Amino acid sequence: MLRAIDLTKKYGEFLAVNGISFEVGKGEVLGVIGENGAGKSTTLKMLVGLLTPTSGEIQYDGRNLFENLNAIKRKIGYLPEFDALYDNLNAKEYLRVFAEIYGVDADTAEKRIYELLETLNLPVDKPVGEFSKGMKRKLSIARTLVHDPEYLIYDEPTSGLDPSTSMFVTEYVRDLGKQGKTVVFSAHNMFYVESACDLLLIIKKGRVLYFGELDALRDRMKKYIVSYRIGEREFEDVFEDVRDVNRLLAEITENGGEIISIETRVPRLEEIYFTLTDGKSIMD
Ligand SMILES: Nc1ncnc2c1ncn2[C@@H]1O[C@H](COP(=O)(O)OP(=O)(O)OP(=O)(O)O)[C@@H](O)[C@H]1O
Repeated sequence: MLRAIDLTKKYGEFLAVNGISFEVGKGEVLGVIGENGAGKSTTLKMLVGLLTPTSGEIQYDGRNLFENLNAIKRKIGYLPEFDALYDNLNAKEYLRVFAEIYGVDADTAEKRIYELLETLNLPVDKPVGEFSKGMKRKLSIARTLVHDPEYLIYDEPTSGLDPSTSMFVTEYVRDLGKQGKTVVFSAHNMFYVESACDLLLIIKKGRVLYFGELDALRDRMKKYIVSYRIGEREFEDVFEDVRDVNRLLAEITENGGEIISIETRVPRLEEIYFTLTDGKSIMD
């Protein structure tokens, strides 16, 4: 279980992260969304111990991150927003370097590296300098997994990738959750977030607009569309609250009207996000 409790981060006087709390359990995937500068990377860097919070606490399995930094870091695989790769190494050599840094024994490392390269469709012997952008991103993802960590913190894993590679990476991220890893990843493209995550954290200007289950949010934002006829005329009304639907149904019956259909529409995450852009938290 990863818990962030009332995290804040100031850069000088500027409050980049303002009281963010959430928790993610084993096998869960948390998608973090927010516009440019919302505080996603800052939050993720705090989660992996690269930035010290100004206040608040981060706990992994109940243990304070900064009081157990070295031990906890071994359980984390972090994918930064930008890849830092060595062009003259091939994929296998590159991954071996990191396996050694993490003290993975040679036989286990060799087996794991081949498995990772195979599942991520990467060549073993080609120099990284000749890799495409998508191949480089996938190699960076492989690097986060060489020491078989429990927690994966990915900053925009699909950034700059074409749609098919983005979808591949998204499905890979979702499968990591299914394998029992705890995953936190940020993204701009909400389609990919919607495809991969169970939990959602929406942040704006460093504050939480929503934290919770994606399905619960979609359910909360669903709309009812009532089509009806009174006399010769047809109408269509849209409601957010089922009580308003019931009120209308009573009115239609009173006026001798006829109900044509009642439909429920669950909005896409993108729509939900844009209805929340007034910046008011819906957590209160
Ligand atoms: N080292 C720094 N010094 C000062 N301000 C910073 C620093 N790093 C980030 N910021 C500011 O903090 C805010 C949050 O930045 P952050 O990179 O966390 O946002 P983000 O949500 O990841 O954005 P993006 O989607 O563009 O990557 C921004 O206003 C940014 O300018």
